Amino acid sequence: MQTFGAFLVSFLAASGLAAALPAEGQKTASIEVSYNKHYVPHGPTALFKAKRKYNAPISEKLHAAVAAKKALTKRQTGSANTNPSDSADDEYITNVSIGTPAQVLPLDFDTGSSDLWVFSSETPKSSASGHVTYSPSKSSTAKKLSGASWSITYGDHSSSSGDVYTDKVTVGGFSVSSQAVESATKVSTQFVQDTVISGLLGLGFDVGNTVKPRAQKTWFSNAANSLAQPLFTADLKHQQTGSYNFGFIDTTLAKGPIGYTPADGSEGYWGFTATGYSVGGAKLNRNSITGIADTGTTLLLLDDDVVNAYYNNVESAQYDDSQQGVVFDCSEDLPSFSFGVGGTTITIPGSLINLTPVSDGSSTCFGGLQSSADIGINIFGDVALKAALVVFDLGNERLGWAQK
Ligand SMILES: Cc1noc(C)c1CN(C)Cc1cc2n(n1)CCN(c1cc(N)ncn1)C2
Repeated sequence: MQTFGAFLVSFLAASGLAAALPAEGQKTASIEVSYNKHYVPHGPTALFKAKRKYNAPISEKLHAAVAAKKALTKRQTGSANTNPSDSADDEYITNVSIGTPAQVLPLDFDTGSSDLWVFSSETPKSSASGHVTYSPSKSSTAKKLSGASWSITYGDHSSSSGDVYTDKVTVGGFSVSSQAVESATKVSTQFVQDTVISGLLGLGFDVGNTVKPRAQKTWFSNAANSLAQPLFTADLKHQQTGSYNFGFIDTTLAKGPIGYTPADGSEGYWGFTATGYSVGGAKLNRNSITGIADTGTTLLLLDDDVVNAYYNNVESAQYDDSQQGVVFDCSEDLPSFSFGVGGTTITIPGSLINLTPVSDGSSTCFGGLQSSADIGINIFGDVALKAALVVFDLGNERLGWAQK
């Protein structure tokens, strides 16, 4: 008959926790345990479980208390379709309901920023022409956030700014009752001309929010603790409808396993490190790439040595100064580009790296992989994200990638 200590040692060895094994002859062992920081305890439920475990009588009132709690913590999820804005998959459009009665606006969901801002009744009429706008005065649940303002500039030097309301915001059927909605009183030309979107919904970390004097939480951050799981997934597709799912992972959207890797949210982005890369299905090298998973950037932007290693395999590829990027004959059969992450490999088919002809009818095409040299950060934008189901796991501060 094994002593408990002997059982524990053999269990630890069997479960690969040899590191916790005591040295020869020692009688102790230790093992780290973690707790679910998202679990919200409920007294009557704990009492109910103990009584049930030891077959103790359970009063009607205790049954009622447990049932009431269950009704309140109805497991919650959300699911929203997202569509490419144009034939080049430049950005993705997701409908969002704001206010009471609901005002539906097409927004660009952006894991690379942390502000929810919209074209509104406060946007100059000349700038708002052609855009769907949010009118807080027409929403019974809108409240002005007194004294608050915001101002944001993106990587492409587009920008917007304004004041702030709070209102009910619903995405894919899941509602946040008091979400900071940043109303634009000023927008740059790039946004004025881009009439297919009425603003952005930031899915980055709260630290990146620009509202002053007090930064506001993102919609997802406000939703996280009420969702079944504090995570969302992005399933972006080439010229097809994709989805953003909140609170659950639909693994049927992926072909391969999900590889998880730590996410660094300290700069507001979803930062991570790929362990290596390869071109055309070759074996992955061990040149790591640190960058961000960014749904708000169209392209895959990487270091020059990676970009050159890829385009050295493309006969007609050349840098075109007028296009400010690498172009090639549209007829090229482009090689795939693979990167390692979380123990799995994500392969971007060559077809996704042919973004679009440089102009209508041209036989010269613009590359979906370009240099990140003048940005200073590597960006796994939509060209990379389209090849995968990506899990943005706030609860575990990690990113999951699965081949599609
Ligand atoms: C048309 C078109 N073509 O490509 C885009 C984008 C547009 C939309 N159009 C130019 C307007 C515009 C500009 C931006 N967006 N939309 C989205 C947010 N931006 C980001 C986000 C982020 N995480 N990183 C960098 N910039 C800049």
